[in-house]
Amino acid sequence: MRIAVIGAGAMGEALLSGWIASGVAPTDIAIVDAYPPRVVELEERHGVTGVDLAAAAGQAETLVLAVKPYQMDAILAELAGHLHDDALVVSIAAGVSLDRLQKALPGVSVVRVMPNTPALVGKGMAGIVPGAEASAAQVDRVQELLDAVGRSIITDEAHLDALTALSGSGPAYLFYVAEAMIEGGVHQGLTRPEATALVNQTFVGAAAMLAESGRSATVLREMVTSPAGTTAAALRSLDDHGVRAAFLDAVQACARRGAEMATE
Ligand SMILES: NC(=O)C1=CN([C@@H]2O[C@H](COP(=O)(O)OP(=O)(O)OC[C@H]3O[C@@H](n4cnc5c(N)ncnc54)[C@H](O)[C@@H]3O)[C@@H](O)[C@H]2O)C=CC1
Ligand SMILES: O=C(O)[C@@H]1CCC=N1
Repeated sequence: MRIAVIGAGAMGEALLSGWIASGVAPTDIAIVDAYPPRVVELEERHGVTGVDLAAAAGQAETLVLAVKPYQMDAILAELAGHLHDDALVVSIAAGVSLDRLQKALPGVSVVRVMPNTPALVGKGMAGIVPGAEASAAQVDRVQELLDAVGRSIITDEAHLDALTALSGSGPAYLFYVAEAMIEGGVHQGLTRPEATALVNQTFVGAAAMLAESGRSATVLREMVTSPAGTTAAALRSLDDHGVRAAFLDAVQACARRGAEMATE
C-alpha cells in the first residue's frame, strides 16, 4: 500500500483522482472513511480499496490525513503507537499545527500540506511545511506527490495561513465571482447556459494568460481596458462597490480564521 487517504471527502478525492490521472495505480491507493457509502462510491469510481485505519497505519508508506480539523484528534489518537517505523504522515488540515501533530505522534515523520481542489484536474497549488522528523527524502516524496497533481512550494508554518487564504481557499473566491458574473449575464437577457459557457471560457482564457503570457495581472487588465470604454466603466463600478477592499478583507479573514482554528 503506497498511499492511504484518511478521510476521503472533497479534498481527499481531488488528490487521489489527480494521482490516478497522473499515473499512480489505483491499487496503490487505499482509503479510510467513516461513512461506508462513501467508501463504496470511491471504490467504484476510482478502483481504490477501502481499508480500516489499523491496516493503513501498519502498511501505508504515506498516510494523508484529510479529515476535518475537528476530527483530527480522534484520528491521531488512533494512529499513535500503531504506525510502522517508516510511516510518513501528511496532514492537509487547515489550522492543525505541526506542533499539535508532532505531540500526538512523537518520533513520527510528519509533513503539513495545504493543497487545493484543482489537484482534481492536475492544476493544484500546494504549500508544504516539513516537520522536524521528516527526512529530505520524505519531503521530496511529498513534493513529488503534489507536483504530480499541479505545483507546490516548500514554505514555513508562519506563512501557511496566508497561503491558505490565497491558494487553499482561493478557488472558492473565483467560483463565487464566476457565479456572480453568470447571474449578471442572465440579468442582461442571456440564457443561463449561454452565460455559463461565456463565463467559464473567459476564466479558462484569463487563467491561461496569467500562466503563460509572462505578463502581470495588472498589464493583462490594462490590455482589456480601452480609454473611456466598456471595461473602464465596469471596473469603475467594481471600485465604487469596494470589491478590491473586499478581497483584501476576505484574504485577511481567511488567514485569521486559520490562526483561530489552531487554538480551538
Ligand atoms: N476542501 C478543500 O478545498 C480543502 C480542504 N483542506 C482540508 O482537507 C480536510 C478535509 O476537507 P474536505 O475534504 O473539504 O472535508 P469533507 O467533509 O469533504 O471530507 C472529510 C471526510 O472525512 C471523513 N471522516 C470523518 N471522520 C472520519 C474518521 N474518524 N475516520 C475516517 N474518515 C472520517 C468524512 O466521512 C468525509 O468523507 C480539512 O481538514 C480541510 O482543512 C485543505 C485544503 C483545501
Ligand atoms: O474552508 C476550509 O477550511 C478548507 C481549508 C482550505 C480550503 N478549504
